[in-house]
Parts: sequence; structure tokens; C-alpha cells
Amino acid sequence: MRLGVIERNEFSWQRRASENEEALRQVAIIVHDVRDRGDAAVAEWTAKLDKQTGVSLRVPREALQAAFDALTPGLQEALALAADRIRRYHEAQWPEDFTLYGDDGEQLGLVWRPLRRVGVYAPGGRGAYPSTVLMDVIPAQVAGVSEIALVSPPGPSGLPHPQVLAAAHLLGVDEVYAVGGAQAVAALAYGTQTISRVDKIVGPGNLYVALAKRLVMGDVGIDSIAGPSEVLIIADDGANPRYIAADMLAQAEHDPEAGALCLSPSIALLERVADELERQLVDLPRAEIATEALRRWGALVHVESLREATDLCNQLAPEHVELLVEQPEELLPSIHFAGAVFLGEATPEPVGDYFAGSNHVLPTHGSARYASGLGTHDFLRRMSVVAYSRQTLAKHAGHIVALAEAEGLTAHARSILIRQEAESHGR
Ligand SMILES: NC(=O)c1ccc[n+]([C@@H]2O[C@H](COP(=O)([O-])OP(=O)(O)OC[C@H]3O[C@@H](n4cnc5c(N)ncnc54)[C@H](O)[C@@H]3O)[C@@H](O)[C@H]2O)c1
Ligand SMILES: N[C@H](CO)Cc1c[nH]c[nH+]1
Ligand SMILES: [Zn+2]
Repeated sequence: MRLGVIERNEFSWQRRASENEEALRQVAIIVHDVRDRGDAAVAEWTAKLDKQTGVSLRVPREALQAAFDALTPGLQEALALAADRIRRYHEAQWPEDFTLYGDDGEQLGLVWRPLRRVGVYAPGGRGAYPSTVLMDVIPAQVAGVSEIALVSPPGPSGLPHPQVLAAAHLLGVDEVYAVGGAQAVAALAYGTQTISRVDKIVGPGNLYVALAKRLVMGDVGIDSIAGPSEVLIIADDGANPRYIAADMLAQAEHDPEAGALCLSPSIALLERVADELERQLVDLPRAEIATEALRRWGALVHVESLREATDLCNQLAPEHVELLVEQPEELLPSIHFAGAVFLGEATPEPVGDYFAGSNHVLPTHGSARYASGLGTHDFLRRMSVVAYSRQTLAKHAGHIVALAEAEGLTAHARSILIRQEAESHGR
């Protein structure tokens, strides 16, 4: 397949998670079934969708240890080093509590508290994502979450992928369940006989996982719509077409629903990227997935200028942006809406997927317009703390009562006035 170069006015990318109505219907059926029937429904959907029967939902601790011991020393070291870097980056995100002292002696504070119990999703349909276990779990641990339940689809052994189990063991997570897809999201949201319900579900997944999170949102918290991966590359005529093609394919190989775009003012560059994509697809083990992704959600778009490229980027709000231009730092201030930005040709996006320390769980489908990537704050709640003295209450009482009466809420007004009366009677 050869991706053609198109002009800006020929390009449209209607990438909305809710667009696929058939998937939405299917997800609603699964979620409601698991909510109503619990473990039995989970087992049936796992048999149907993951083709695994007789799966024991809770993964035994010994399996986690065994999976870690079976890793090569090289992989153990890479996971541990990545974990350290991710931990440091997320520790730096801890927000500060504060207290304002008002002119009238009142205290107005803000304190941060960790969530109690969270569910984290590690994908496992088309591959294994031990790196996602690190990205999901470490910020939760940094925030001080006391219970973390990890879910991931079972493979032929009836267990999630051994590397996922190994990463869980490395982080000391021992509550792991062999369940994936919408059935896992529903089990975490509503609880089953085996899985206790959680307060928030985080983590990425395919379209079914993303839609299920959307459906249960409200009954439980979610992080963002972190669905099939996306990259948008802005390149000038000095960029290397081999690198651009490689980076587009690095996202396209995730999922036939993944997206990969390159925007450039140079038609010559875009033509060379098209050649390179063809060439590099030939020996890619996941060529079929990547080809389908490029066919559906791939494009090489000729723009008038880098300014037009950044404007379009901000409209699309993609998960990842790479700036492969001579002065990426100069272009950065023009990028407002993206999950994460990677500057220069020595920073391909997989650096962030695995090792830099930033989080790879990022908003997709335009949700970077309003949402951010997973971070420590996702596992914390803000709480206001208000403290008045009797003197302050006396001073503010008239205004509060006026506002309460304006809303017709007499009991609110009385809650203030009753104290004023007690004060005036010396009680
Ligand atoms: N945005 C991010 O932050 C981010 C990060 C990492 C990975 N990802 C994405 O995660 C995804 C991983 O996908 P995956 O498929 O490998 O694993 P997955 O675990 O997300 O999905 C597998 C599950 O999908 C369900 N499923 C499959 N076909 C179905 C159908 N027809 N109907 C209902 N349910 C069905 C099954 O239950 C299966 O367990 C990719 O899209 C990748 O791009 C995104
Ligand atoms: N690129 C993915 C986020 O869209 C994250 C990932 C994990 N492993 C490899 N890549
Ligand atoms: Zn990736």
C-alpha cells in the first residue's frame, strides 16, 4: 500500500471514540451483563472474546514471582531502570497543600488526599504491555493509593502475559486479575463476587476498553479516553524521511485503529516518506495491523507553512506530537493541545513509551483538547478546608444571610442566624 500525499483542503480526520456505533452497542451489552451477573458473565465474555475457558480470575502470587524470575537479566534491568525514571518524574508532580489567611482571620485551605482503591488496565489483546504496568501503577504508588487492582486479558495459559505479571511483581502489586476488555472495566466499576469495586479506573486500551470506560464514568472515576495510539509529526524539508516513516509505523503497529500523520510544507519530503513507509512495511512483523491503520487513519498532508501545521495540530489535539524541524523549541509555544510533545530527531516517541520517565498513558481521539496524560494528580483528590472564628462569622453573617435569603433558602440563613443569636445571649 502506498500512502498518497494530499493537500490540506483534502484532509479530514473525524476521529471520535463514539463514532463506532456497533462497538458502542457491544460494549453496553457486556458492561450491563457484568454489572448484573458478575463473575459468571466475566467468564462467558472471556471465553467468547479472548477464547479462554476455565480461567481462574485471581492470579496467584507465585505466578507473579515466577514470571519475574523467568525474565532475562537484561529485561529485569530495563524495567527497573525505567521504573526509577518514571517514579522520579511522578514524584516531582506532587502538588502542594496551601492555606490562605483572610483579612478577617478566616483560614481557607486546600489539601490533597490519595484515592483509596484504583483499578489499572494493562492491555494484552494484540501484544504485551509491561511498560504500561509501570506507567499505571507508579503514579498511583507515588500518590499513596492504598489498594491497586491490576487487570489484563488472559492468554493461552489462562494468565495475563508473563511480562505483565513480572512488571506487577517488580512493583509489589499482588492483586492481579486475568480479565480484559469491556468485561474488565465493568468488573472494576461495579465489582463481582471476586473483584471488589474500585473508585477510579485508569489505563489505556483498544476501542472497546476506551468505550467501556466512557460508559461507566460517573459510577466510577476514569482518567481519560486513552484509546488506540496516535502520532502527528510536523516536519520541515530538512527532516529525515526514514525517521518519519519509522515513527509513523511505531504507532500504526499498535492497532488497526491507530493513527499516524505527517504534516509538512515540503511535498518532496512527504513523497520520500511515502516511499519509506512502503519500504519499511515489508519486513515489519505487524505489517498487517500497521497497513490497516495507515489505510484508515494515516495521512501525509501538504501544508502551506509550519504555522498552518501547528494550527491543524491544535485542532486535532493528537496523543503524540513530534517536532522534526530545525528549531523544535521555537515551534513548541505554538503547540497547545497534545498528549505529549517530542522535540527533535533524537527524541522519537518510543523514548517516551518506555524510558524517559514521562507517562505514556495519554488522551486520544481529540480528548487532549481538555484532558492530560496520566500523572500523580489522577490519583489524588483536592479537598477544601475552611475555618472561621466566632468573630469572623459575626463579621460575615449579614452577607451570608443576604445571599441565602436571595436564594429562598431559609434554613441556610437560620444556620448562621442561630449562632448570632446564641452569641448575643452569651451562649
Ligand atoms: N493512548 C494510550 O495511552 C495507549 C497506551 C498504550 C496502548 N494503547 C492502545 O492500547 C491498545 C491495546 O489493544 P489490544 O487490542 O492489544 O489490547 P486490549 O487489552 O486493549 O484489548 C483486548 C480486549 O479487547 C476485547 N475485544 C477484542 N475484540 C472485541 C470485540 N469484537 N468486541 C468486544 N470486545 C473485544 C477483548 O475483551 C480483549 O480482552 C491499542 O489500541 C494501543 O494503541 C494506548
Ligand atoms: N505508544 C503507546 C501509547 O499510545 C504506548 C506504548 C507502550 N508500549 C509501546 N508503546
Ligand atoms: Zn507505542
